[in-house]
Amino acid sequence: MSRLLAERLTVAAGRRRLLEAVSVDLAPGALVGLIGPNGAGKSTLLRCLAGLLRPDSGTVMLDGTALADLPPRERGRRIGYLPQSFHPAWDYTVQEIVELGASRRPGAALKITDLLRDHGLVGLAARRWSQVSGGERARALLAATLVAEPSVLLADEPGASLDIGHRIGLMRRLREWARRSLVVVVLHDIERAVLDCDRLLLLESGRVIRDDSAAAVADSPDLDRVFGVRFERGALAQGADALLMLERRL
Ligand SMILES: Nc1ncnc2c1ncn2[C@@H]1O[C@H](COP(=O)(O)OP(=O)(O)OP(=O)(O)O)[C@@H](O)[C@H]1O
Repeated sequence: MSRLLAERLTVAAGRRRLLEAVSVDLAPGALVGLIGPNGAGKSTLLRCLAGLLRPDSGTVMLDGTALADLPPRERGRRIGYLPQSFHPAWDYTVQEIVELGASRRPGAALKITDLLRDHGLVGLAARRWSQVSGGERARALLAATLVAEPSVLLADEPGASLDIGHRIGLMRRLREWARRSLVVVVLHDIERAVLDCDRLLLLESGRVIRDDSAAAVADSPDLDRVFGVRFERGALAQGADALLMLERRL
């Protein structure tokens, strides 16, 4: 069981604070979503949690050890980080990208065939990175991250380029993963965040202004204020996966 404990993280760029005294306590068993408007600090926080960005002050502890003290190899084995975009220097095939992911954990290569099948990537395995679509890349990157079975998975907008069917499939997979691993996902899709996450952290201007159950954050007027929109709250019909609005009521 992994636990990530971030205490009073502050990140500055010049005089601007990108994160301001952010504290979060994260553990497996709940899918955690990071939401907030553009520039709120979601990616910055995720990168601090992954140990990719050293905060100006504050600490991130993974199971009681400061991330900064963990050897990079061990950090890479335990933490899976899915970036918003990924541009390999060489034009690898999809299979090679997944193999690179597998190289982080001994024995993981044995699972590649099954994994490519599970993620619907068999037909794309031999295709070069420059020859697959944005959504196909996102699915390959998820597979390349999961193949090493990280105990912490930090994903930055993994569904951004996915169609609705694949996006729902992704969220199901993350929910399943969150049962045994610690999973934090940055989401712009508020409907999916509310429907699929157990806990939501709402960020605004570098601060976590709400950290609560998805239902409580969905009900909060802060959600409307922070995004500058008025959300209609409703329940999905039994058996439905997503909402399609047909007309605007005046
Ligand atoms: N290296 C940097 N130097 C200066 N400012 C930066 C740097 N990186 C990010 N920022 C700024 O920090 C703020 C937070 O950026 P961040 O990428 O964490 O936001 P975000 O919530 O993930 O946004 P988005 O939804 O647009 O992806 C933004 O205003 C951004 O312009």
